[in-house]
Amino acid sequence: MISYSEALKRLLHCAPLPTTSLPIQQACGFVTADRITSPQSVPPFTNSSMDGFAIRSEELATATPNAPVILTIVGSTAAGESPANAKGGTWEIMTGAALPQGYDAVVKIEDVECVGDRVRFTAPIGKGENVRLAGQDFNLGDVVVSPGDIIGPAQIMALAAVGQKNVTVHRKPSITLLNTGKELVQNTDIPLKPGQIRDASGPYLMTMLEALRYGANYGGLVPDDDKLFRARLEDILAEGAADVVISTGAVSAGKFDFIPDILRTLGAEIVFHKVTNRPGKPVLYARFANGIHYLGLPGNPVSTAVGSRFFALPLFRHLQALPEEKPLMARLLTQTRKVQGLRFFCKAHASVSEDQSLQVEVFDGQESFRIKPMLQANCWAVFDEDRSEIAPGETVAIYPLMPDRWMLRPLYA
Ligand SMILES: Nc1nc2c(c(=O)[nH]1)N[C@H]1C(S)=C(S)[C@@H](COP(=O)(O)OP(=O)(O)OC[C@H]3O[C@@H](n4cnc5c(N)ncnc54)[C@H](O)[C@@H]3O)O[C@H]1N2
Ligand code: MOO
Repeated sequence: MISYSEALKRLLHCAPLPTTSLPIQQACGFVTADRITSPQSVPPFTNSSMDGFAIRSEELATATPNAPVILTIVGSTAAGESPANAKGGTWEIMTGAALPQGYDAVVKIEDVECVGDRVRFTAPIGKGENVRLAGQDFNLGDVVVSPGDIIGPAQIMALAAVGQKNVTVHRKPSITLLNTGKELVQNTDIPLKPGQIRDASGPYLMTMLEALRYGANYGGLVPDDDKLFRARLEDILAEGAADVVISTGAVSAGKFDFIPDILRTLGAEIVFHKVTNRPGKPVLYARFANGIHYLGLPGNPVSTAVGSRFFALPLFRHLQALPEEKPLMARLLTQTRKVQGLRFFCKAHASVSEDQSLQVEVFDGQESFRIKPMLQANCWAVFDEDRSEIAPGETVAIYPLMPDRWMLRPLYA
């Protein structure tokens, strides 16, 4: 049995997946591999931020309600029209229209009075007011995305604004999920016979991976039969589509826990089996000679949840060349007792206290078969191996139950 940190070191001792080029709108959730600089200025031209009248600010220096400055409208420009040249007077202008050269500010339409082709200005205006300068957002050559950035809607907005068509990203792992267990019943229309249970870990993993924009191919439910399992795994390996195979169940010490032996006979190297974790101790990680990763998660639902959160997701991050996730720290509210020597991953609820600091409540019912506390949880509180009693007030590491991919940077930067 090895420690979690040693297991993580071995798990992440592999190269990221190759890069690929994607149209920007298909790149949401991917990690950039290249630096992209702006090939143009944004805005591309100086323009108005308001509907109103372009003027020379110095001409309005003396304007008051009693002594207004009256200027003649000499032209009009709407968004999408070519920039015009100033001809003195004032120029009717719409939001987003190019500011004619020679004007330096725009007065909002609500602040003037129009009589025919004449406009009354009753107040001075600062130079540059209601004007958006060319390049004020992005200058030519400004960095838009850097290697390691997670592409979210904001990155796509920026890439679209600078006219970028494609982006080079790390491929996401292709994942195949297998469930094992002859006690499992997936069809909810079929009543359970004595000894049977519903498959909860399979739907959890499939939807969790979907929600995190990884997605997984479902490889099926295999009864506890080593020959059937071996045949199914051989098919998956032969198809060559999976970067990572994840299974649930059949990795502990029982008569039907056949996965380690089958992996060995198929030539995989068992990199680790059994980690000082609770729950999820019998977790197994193996690697095939062609680089395919195999993660054998224990079948108990919460062991599967911990295994996917603390082994599968770190592996996926690494395969996309992302750095290791860092926890947030929170003040513990509940006295917590644990087995010394095991790292304890607890269903917990983080909240903001009255003094605006992060606090965390660890729930009762931490056993790996107990799903109900997960319904109230929003995070995992993690206690190191060497602890046994942790008192309220201590600071503990917490990890969101479902890391929101768009929030990874602000949360863990
Ligand atoms: N002698 C030992 N027995 C066990 C050990 C051990 O070290 N020595 N470890 C225990 C721990 S800890 C865990 S966790 C489990 C892991 O067992 P397996 O990964 O081999 O999984 P199974 O035996 O197939 O299932 C365990 C448990 O979970 C239920 N299960 C399985 N799949 C699902 C599913 N898809 N949905 C819901 N529930 C599922 C299954 O019925 C069992 O109750 O081993 C302990 N034993
Ligand atoms: O590790 Mo097991 O998940 O304790 O039941």
